[in-house]
Amino acid sequence: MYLQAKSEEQLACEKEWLQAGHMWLAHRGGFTAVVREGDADAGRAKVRVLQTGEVLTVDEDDLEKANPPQLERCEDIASLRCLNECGALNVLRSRYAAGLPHARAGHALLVLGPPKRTSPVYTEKVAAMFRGCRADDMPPHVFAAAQSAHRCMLASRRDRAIVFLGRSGSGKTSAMRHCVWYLASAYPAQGSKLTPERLDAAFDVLNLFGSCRTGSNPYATRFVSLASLDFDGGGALVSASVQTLLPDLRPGHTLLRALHTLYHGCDGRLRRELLLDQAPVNAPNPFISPSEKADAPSEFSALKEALQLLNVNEQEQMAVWKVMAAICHLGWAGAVKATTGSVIKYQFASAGCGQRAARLLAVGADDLARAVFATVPTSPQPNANLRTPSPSNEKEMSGTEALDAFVTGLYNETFNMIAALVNRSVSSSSRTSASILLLDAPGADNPMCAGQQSGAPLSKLLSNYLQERLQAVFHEALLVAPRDRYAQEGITLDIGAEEDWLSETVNPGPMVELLDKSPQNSIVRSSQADLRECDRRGLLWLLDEESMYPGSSDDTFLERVMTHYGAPNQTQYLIKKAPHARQFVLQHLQGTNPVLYDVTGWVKASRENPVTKKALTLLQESQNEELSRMWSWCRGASGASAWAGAPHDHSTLRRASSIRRTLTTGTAGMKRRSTALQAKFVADGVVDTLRRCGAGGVQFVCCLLANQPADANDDVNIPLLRSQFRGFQLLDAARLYKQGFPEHMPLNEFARRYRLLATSESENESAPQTTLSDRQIVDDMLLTLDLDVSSYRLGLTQVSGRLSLFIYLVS
Ligand SMILES: Nc1ncnc2c1ncn2[C@@H]1O[C@H](COP(=O)(O)OP(=O)(O)OP(=O)(O)O)[C@@H](O)[C@H]1O
Repeated sequence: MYLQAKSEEQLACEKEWLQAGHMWLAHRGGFTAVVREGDADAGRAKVRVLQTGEVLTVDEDDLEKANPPQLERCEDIASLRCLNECGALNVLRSRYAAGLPHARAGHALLVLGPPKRTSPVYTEKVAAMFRGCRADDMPPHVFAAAQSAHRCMLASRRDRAIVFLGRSGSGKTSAMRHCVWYLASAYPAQGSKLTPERLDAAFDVLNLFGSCRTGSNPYATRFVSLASLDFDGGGALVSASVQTLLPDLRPGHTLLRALHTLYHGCDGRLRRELLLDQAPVNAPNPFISPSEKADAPSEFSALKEALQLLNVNEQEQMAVWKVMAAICHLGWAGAVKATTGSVIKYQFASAGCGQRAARLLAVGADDLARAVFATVPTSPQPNANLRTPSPSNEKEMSGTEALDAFVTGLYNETFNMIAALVNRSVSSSSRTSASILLLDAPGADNPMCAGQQSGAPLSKLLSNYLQERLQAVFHEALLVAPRDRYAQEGITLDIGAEEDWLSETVNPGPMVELLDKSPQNSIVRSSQADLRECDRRGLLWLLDEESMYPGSSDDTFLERVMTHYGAPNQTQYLIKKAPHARQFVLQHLQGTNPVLYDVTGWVKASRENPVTKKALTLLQESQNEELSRMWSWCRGASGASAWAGAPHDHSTLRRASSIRRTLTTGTAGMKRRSTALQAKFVADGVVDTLRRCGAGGVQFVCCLLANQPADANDDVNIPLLRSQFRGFQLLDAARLYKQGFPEHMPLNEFARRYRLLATSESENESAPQTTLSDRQIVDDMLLTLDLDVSSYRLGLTQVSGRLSLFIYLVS
């Protein structure tokens, strides 16, 4: 390193320390500091445990060289002298204990969380220190990620993206919000309404309406959020927008925070206007939890204040409360079967509650009941095997399911409305030069980690699938693209024989294919006998097909999945049947997060219920002028939901409509009602958007859970951290960064920028410059500059080098 050259004394100390044989002994529970005492039998070694003095004989493979103590809290694990897993985890643990939750693994930023709300590392004072800094001038921090994205965006005039990865509850949403806050406060436009407070309010509102309480996170985000911060030519923030994709907000299945907050938080006149004072409070309501209501009043006032700050007026707020209160009343209303002769009919179990819901929505009680129950069968069902294919499975619907679907529709319309109001408030039609995109998706989730023994439902599979797709983007950007670039540039790395890890790097591709591989010939259903590789289609496609076939069930779906992917196929290491019926295990993220799934109800859940759509029609036809006006505005003429009505810059609109197009045209359009496949198409659209940021245009923030909510103390849970560290492939990324030449610059630009640094001798020498190629000029310059030859490589079109080289040149 040019700037951090060590003194002779330091080097001698390090050498002595290393020669003393300090090692880490890796084991299931973590790793322990030991000193090597000598060799034992083949492949075994004798070690002394530092803490206890005990002498053990252990496997050589379980030992990793320890780093000198000075490196214990280094900022980048790629700068470790002995780069190995125990060393890297030790750095993360030591930094976390010292109140430094951030670190780097080459180009990736790591944040050890979950973040504490009152953490001193996210204050205005800290933010001020990052403003205007260069990437190499900042310690690892989410503010640094935002700052360098801004700097690169401004220099290149191209969009940049920051992707937040991690398990549920690890702090992705929090980190994303810190980035937004930093950029809004560091680069405000003069006279702009886009203050950090307003943006904070926007995300508070979106997160409250789009999150639910789960075992892993009481504030778990249930939608994919693609936020865009748009800057003018001078780098000032002039507009913002948030695209909300794939919302998974079903009041009957998860405890949605907004319903909880409204019901337990509103009082006085508003409570009476929403008819909540007449509700049968002691009757069970599947949409509202009776517990943890103490914070609701303050949360509700904060929500109203945030809406006010976003210029959502009283009438608009009231319209939203009415729909939400109607959902609560429908929860009490319930559904019952009323059979007359051979005719089955469903109706509200409590007519009074149904009427209250209808009053709030300003529709007739009969109209409401018809909207909810009209498609439910009114006669006994025919034998399932004789049925013709029914794409909607309507015939199997019960009254409760219909009510569930309708309420889901109402809630999703409310969420779309909130997103539209937020966008109206934060977007402007100002001319923008480029944007920073921030992508936050529901985290990878494993209910078992939160102590739940039952298998995970379909919604968790979709979240885990999205994280697999994003991990594949990470793999491509940090492990594949650099090697492709070295190959194209004719650069070889000095990688020793024992370092053939590069070729062994696990690829997330097979798991992604197992889940979403498109069928070659879509409709033909293969018999088990002639099932060939080319007939294989991903699990999401199999689920979609199964949902359309007569006589299909969750069991037949799982059977088909296992026929395609279970033993004796090559993919059997990714999937295995669990001992219980209808259960299987997927080895997510390179086997680091094995998730047990239970397919009960999946075939039905994989199709959008047609009743869901009726909610919008009912809202648009409401007798309440405000309700019908708002939902007609929100949907817009093109059904663009959250985008209608908000002013947008041309490029923002283009990006948003490009994702929308991926979702509405071609196969995606035809599969619009397949909930499972929509996850694939959303992922395609998002990945495509990220690709448009170009090579190196996407930064990754890997959020790591330091411990589980159930862990007794605040210490780092090393096995948990290790599995996430492996899942992200951080050691590989750091190694490639350390051994490669990660920074690069086109030859002509290098020549132009640093020509002055080369001595005049080279310019006077031999032939005139004009006859030399850029490569020859740069070659001469590099020799003249007398740089350490191991710190750079001269490629065919670029100079590639270590970061230290470019820091040296700039300095
Ligand atoms: N509004 C809030 N109030 C209090 N705590 C919060 C709030 N939002 C998040 N948290 C806490 O911050 C931590 C990180 O949550 P965050 O939602 O940022 O994680 P995440 O990685 O985005 O999770 P998910 O993928 O489930 O959305 C969690 O412990 C969570 O309980």
